[in-house]
Amino acid sequence: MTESSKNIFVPKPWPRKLRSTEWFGGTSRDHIYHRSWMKNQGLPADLFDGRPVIGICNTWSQLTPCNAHLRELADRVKHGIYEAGGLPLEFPVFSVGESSLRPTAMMYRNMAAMDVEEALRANPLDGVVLLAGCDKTTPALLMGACSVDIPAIVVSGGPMLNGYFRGERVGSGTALWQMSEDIKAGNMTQEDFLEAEQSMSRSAGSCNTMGTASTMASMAEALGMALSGNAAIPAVDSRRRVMAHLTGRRIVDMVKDDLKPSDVLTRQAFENAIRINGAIGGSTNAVIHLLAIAGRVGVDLNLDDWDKLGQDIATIVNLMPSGKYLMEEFFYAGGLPVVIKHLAEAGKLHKTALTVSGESIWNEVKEVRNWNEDVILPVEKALTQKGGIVVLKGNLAPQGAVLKPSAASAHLLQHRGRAVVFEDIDDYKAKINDEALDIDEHCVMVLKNCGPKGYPGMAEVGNMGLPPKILRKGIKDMVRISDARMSGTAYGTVVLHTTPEAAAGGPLAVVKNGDMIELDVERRCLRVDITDKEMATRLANWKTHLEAPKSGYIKLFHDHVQGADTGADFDFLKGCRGAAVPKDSH
Ligand SMILES: CC(C)(O)[C@@H](O)C(=O)O
Repeated sequence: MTESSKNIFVPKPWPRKLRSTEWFGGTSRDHIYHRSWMKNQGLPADLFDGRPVIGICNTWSQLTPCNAHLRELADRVKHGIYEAGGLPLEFPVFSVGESSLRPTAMMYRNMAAMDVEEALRANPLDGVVLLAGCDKTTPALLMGACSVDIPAIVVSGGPMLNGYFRGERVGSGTALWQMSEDIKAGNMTQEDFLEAEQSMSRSAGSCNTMGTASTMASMAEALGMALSGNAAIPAVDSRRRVMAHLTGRRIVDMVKDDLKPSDVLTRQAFENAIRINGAIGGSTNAVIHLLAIAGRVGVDLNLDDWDKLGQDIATIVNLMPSGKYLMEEFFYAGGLPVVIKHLAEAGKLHKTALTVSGESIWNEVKEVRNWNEDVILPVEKALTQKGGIVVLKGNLAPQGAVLKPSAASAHLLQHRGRAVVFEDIDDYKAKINDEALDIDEHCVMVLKNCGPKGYPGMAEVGNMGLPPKILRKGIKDMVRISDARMSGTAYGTVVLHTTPEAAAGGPLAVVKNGDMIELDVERRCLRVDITDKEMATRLANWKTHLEAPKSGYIKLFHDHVQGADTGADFDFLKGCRGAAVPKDSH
């Protein structure tokens, strides 16, 4: 990849007056007011001498199991901040927990981002450490920080240790989807399933697969927003604590240099991240989150960029759901720096992209080695040579839909089949186990009304399970199409994020049982075989059966959420609103 422009960052002179001195740096009534209350925490007076005040933005919550260990990690960050001469102040933000939140954690990502943005701007903070883990916490924190643009750095909670059930690796999420299909096919008993449950989550941390949590930790590192090596260290490994400690030290210098998200998150950084996502077989959720982050930092990135940049990227990380290993093995093999080095050497990365370390991404990885070539594969043994996210277009998805080739079945990538339509998730649940359902393995399952407005929130239901009568034949995959997302831990020939979504009157809304649907991944085509005239007539007669929410956050969400093709952010949250110090409070 050619280097069109070099990232030249010029650090600001130090010492200088920071924004926190507006609160703490003086002798007026208001300065004393701000300081004196803080001192109830036992903070010595000299901590308010103009040194960098660093927020530790913590998504700790027992309702977010993947982040339940972040209090301890925050303490390690504090050690580093104090050591480097800063004042750490930890604060909580809304914690978006994937495994418990209903209707879906995605409905709360933008709310959390708003929480982060307002907390950063309204408080006496000069920089922030973003403590994230579970899927949505990473993008939410980055989105909020980008809209304020004070120095910010991510430290992830890290993945869980490998799970094992009867000698076999149990991957978070991936095993759950597999086993529940095995039950429907009659290949596993309910008792065994319950026994397997005990082995699924055996330590603190987020999903041990290359699900969305590990993908987004990898994206933070790929974008240059975390220290090199951050993504893969297991949550309980002592080196995770070291990473937190070093991150604490680093943010203080970032504040002194005034190294901001907008310095790191250039178009080049996003291009690198998209390519790295293809190489790791990362979650389709990254598409939405990176588009949303780009929107906050003012980088012009669109859905087609995902296709263009990912086309020639081989998936070399042999992790579930695309491959066979788990994050623990990825870490032992050398982790993300090895993947970055490989892509850079292949000429597929912008080597000069700046990272939060102050170094280029290439300088961070040039000395690393691959310690296990069965986990990080040589390119000739890649899981797929074309691993980047595919963007499909056609009369069924005028603004695009996505598919993850590394998790799909090669024989289904070109397919024509009869549509079996589910009007919404309740319709799907009511019909899927019915032996009389008119469906066979050549059909295309179509699920409507699961997009941002439709579900609401765009739930991870796109990898809808197959009908038991088909599973019993030993068939494990069928083409499925929806406006939903899917878990990063899921797999299958699943077309997702169809835009415009059904609830917004997209063409998906008017697909009928029996229509013929064509998927051609090579040609990037997704079509329903009806004439333009028929499509226009159906759309003109379409009316939603969904009721619009009348009040509360759900109404705000419904009225302002944008399509998946632009990142599903709120229309009024796009962009950076800066870090100007607001009026005083008294
Ligand atoms: C909860 C999960 C399994 O993390 C999922 O949301 C994902 O996308 O990976």
